Amino acid sequence: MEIKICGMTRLGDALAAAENGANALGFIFYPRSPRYVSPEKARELIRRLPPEVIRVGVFVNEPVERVKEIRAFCGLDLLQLHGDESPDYCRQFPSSVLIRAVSPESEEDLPSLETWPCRALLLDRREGALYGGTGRLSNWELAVRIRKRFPLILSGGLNPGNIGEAIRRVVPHAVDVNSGVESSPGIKDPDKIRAVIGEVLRTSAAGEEKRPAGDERGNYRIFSRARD
Ligand SMILES: O=C(O)c1ccccc1NCC(=O)[C@H](O)[C@H](O)COP(=O)(O)O
Repeated sequence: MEIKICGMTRLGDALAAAENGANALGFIFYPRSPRYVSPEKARELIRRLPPEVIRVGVFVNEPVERVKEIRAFCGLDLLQLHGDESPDYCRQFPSSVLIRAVSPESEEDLPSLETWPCRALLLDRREGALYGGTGRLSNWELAVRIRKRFPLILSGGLNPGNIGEAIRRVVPHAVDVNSGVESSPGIKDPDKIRAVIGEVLRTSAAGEEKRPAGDERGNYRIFSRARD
């Protein structure tokens, strides 16, 4: 089970997440987010990370050229599109580097997920004008349906207290946690980071033991360095 901790703004938080086993860290380049980091700050943080940690840039409705510029400047491995970007917008990037955030509200929204050219879908919960980081649970029943067809990152309101149950019920490929490991928006709590990663490792190890021989689904890696 892979884990991404999102909304990094401080070096100590990023290193605590990396040292405790996070596979990927997210940097939010959406100026209206309380977790916004400037490209200059993100670059500073990123260059001090252990090389094995995957760096994900989170964008909301940013012009394509600006996303490409920030990706190159900061050395981002993957791009998470979290706004109202269309499939045509997405096609201007290699699908191998894209994570598409989606918030389907009902089963009727599921067929439209086929249109996204991306390496994985991230299921999140939108709340009014807030695109992400809401701390609200996503729809786990729809998540079970989605993960049968696509590589799925389960997100939305996960924290040390509920992430074990989320993994057991949804069996996603990866999980993404943000406000559930914070003491205030943008400020992570290293104890909560340790607790959430510990819970993910314990739950997924128990799941592995129960997995039937020949079931290879756990071998797919979302958080790896993609070739463009
Ligand atoms: O976190 C934000 O402030 C944010 C703002 C705008 C777009 C995306 C944002 N976060 C992206 C993430 O990947 C979060 O981890 C995801 O929304 C889950 O957040 P939470 O419910 O707080 O765990």
